[in-house]
Amino acid sequence: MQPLNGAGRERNDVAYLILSVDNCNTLAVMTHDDSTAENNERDLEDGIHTDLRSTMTYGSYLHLDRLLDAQHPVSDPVHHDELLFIIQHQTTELWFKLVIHELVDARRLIADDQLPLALKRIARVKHIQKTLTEQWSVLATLTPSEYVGFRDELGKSSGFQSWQYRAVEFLLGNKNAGMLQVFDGEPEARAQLEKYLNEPSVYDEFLRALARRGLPVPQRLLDRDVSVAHTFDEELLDTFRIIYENPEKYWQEYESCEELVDLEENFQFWRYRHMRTVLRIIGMKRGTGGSSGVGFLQKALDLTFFPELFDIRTGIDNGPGTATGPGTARAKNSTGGHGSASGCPGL
Ligand code: HEM
Ligand SMILES: N[C@@H](CC(=O)c1ccccc1NC=O)C(=O)O
Repeated sequence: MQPLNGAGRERNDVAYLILSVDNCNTLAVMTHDDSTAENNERDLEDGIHTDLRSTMTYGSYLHLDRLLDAQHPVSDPVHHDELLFIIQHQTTELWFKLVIHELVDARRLIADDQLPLALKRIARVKHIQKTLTEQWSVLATLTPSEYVGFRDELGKSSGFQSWQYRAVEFLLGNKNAGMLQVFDGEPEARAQLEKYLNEPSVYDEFLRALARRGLPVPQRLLDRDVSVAHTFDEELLDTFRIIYENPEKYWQEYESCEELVDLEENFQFWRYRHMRTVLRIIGMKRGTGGSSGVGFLQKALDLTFFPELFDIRTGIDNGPGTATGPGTARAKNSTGGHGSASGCPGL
């Protein structure tokens, strides 16, 4: 940074201003406190509250006593890396909690025809998803030999038993009643999951909202049994074609469709990073949850929440009215999914 102005004032001034321009021509304004610089220690300001004995504090508000007392390694003697393993899972579960909170509200807002506000909720979820996907790099510092140092102690426990993960899948539409039995021993989690199973997904509510806005949504989708997964519906392509050919006219609907595409993509990126992290840590070993391991996780990459929103893209051409009619690529190679859905290299 090149000082432009103010840097030449007396060193013992209480505070002085440095105006500078860095290499990117960004103007920076810095207040400079002399004593801080000289002692490398910041003085407490007079106004700072220090007697906090009978008031709410940072720690009491956040219940840090409980939060920070919830890490209990099971290895004995404690394996150094088990704390990483625990905290990686706990932070993920905390973010899942917020994702559920936001998705439930997004769904309510869609049902209440407040699409712009619903998109605000979804925008937050997308950022959480990115954080969660990036967080895999922390766990990837766990080497195979470090993990085997405590893996046996995990018994049959597995992320497969995360009810919050399953709740997110259900809210987005990947319903699977068979998952409930895993939670027979956790009645509260099971009840919450069963509730989400039997409620409309975000996609169900979105399709209903489109119908209320006069778009032609097949009646069978509006009346469908919402406790089972939505599967690809050819006729729904006609609905989305109207939106994608007239984005100006259907801007809110168009934007909403693209936000849902982002949600699904981000979800797949998380699944993909999980699968690759598992591969580098346990290779092709079976999972503690009883599955084949990586092969089982790979199959999840073929699951899709909003198949039509991906399929519609194949028929999009330059200019309105040029998208090919029913029976685009889907009809030709009808896979029931969108190929290797992750869009990630190596799959
Ligand atoms: C060393 C790290 C990890 C390994 C080796 C691992 C391995 C596995 C395996 C093999 C499965 C398949 C089920 C089974 O048989 O166990 C699985 C499922 C799962 N894991 Fe992990 N995992 C790891 C970390 C994590 C983390 C940090 C999370 C975050 C919560 C997580 C969440 C899940 C979820 C949600 C499933 C179910 C996925 C599905 O049903 O498609 N895992 N994991
Ligand atoms: N399924 C993992 C174990 C595992 O990762 C795990 C064990 C207990 C609690 C959460 C876990 N995370 C994800 O599956 C394995 O097979 O090694």
